[in-house]
Amino acid sequence: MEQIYFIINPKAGNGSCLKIWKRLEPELKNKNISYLAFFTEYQGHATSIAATIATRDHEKKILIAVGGDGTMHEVMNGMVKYKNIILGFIPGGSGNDFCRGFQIPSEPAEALEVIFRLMNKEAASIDIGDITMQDQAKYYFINNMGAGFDALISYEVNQSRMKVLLNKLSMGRLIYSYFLLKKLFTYKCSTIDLSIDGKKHIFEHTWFVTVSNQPYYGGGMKIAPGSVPDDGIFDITVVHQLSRLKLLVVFISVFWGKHIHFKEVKTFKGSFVSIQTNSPLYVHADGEFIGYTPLTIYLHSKALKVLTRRQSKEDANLKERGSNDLN
Ligand SMILES: Nc1ncnc2c1ncn2[C@@H]1O[C@H](COP(=O)(O)OP(=O)(O)OP(=O)(O)O)[C@@H](O)[C@H]1O
Repeated sequence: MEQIYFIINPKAGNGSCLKIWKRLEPELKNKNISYLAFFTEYQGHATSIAATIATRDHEKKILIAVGGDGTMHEVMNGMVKYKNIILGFIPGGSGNDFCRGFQIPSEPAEALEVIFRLMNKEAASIDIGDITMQDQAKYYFINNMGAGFDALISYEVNQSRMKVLLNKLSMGRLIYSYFLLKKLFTYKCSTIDLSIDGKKHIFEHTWFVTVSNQPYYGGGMKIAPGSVPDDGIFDITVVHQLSRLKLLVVFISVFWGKHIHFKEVKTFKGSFVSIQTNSPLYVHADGEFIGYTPLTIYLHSKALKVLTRRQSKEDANLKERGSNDLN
């Protein structure tokens, strides 16, 4: 059996992640599972721990991130180049978009059970995106990335002390709405020069552009309803030429994925994207601030092995055919 490593962000979910880990650890001991656990001590630490584990030797390993989407993002960035690692996730944060998109239970004990079950099976191969910034720095994303208004909001949310307060009151999702309203009336839209697989598009008065590998972001918003994480293509969403008031209506409709029906919301598919702007825009990858535009994005098809309950399209088709054959 592969060696199992856990990387735990004790501060995720405003500290509730540490309590989650304390509840899960006895379960591992009961099952006689041998594991090594590492705790993050600062921002970015999960990336360096994951890279150290990945390069320790060439043995196959299972690396499980315990935390929020930010922890998953950091762990993935540390191990993504090493093919001997299978990635798993136990939710301990506040957003849980990775769970939604990859069909992982939001209850941590259930997520651990799923990991136990999946460990003996073939892990799913998932697409990932790499972002190259102007200074050639590289960041990978597994959920999505965004440039513009949405990245500014996620930057403000992550910096804010209100997140702690609202999470304590179990109203964490309200924080996005709070900053959206706060920034809505002062945000300056810009012209975005977008290139998708070599085809150029110019969008004026643009609020934001997102590139998605799975449908969910921002704590349950269905920004890219048709996105599939192993289909070799990204779903790109552009919101532009929208009045401030109408943006609010679009924002509400995103929770049901209905925003795509507005004429001001444009959707595309592609695997090589470049985003150029007339002034630098905030950029996030999996909800973590990474810098400013311009940038380029490249899709690596099925580049990451992940323990997830989601079936690939091919598996689902095979199963369907199999059950039909029986009739
Ligand atoms: N020991 C630590 N002290 C402070 N911050 C940390 C520590 N370890 C990790 N971090 C940072 O905590 C941030 C938040 O982590 P994460 O996103 O996993 O949790 P969350 O914000 O509660 O969940 P979500 O993103 O799902 O809403 C990340 O930017 C990460 O770099």
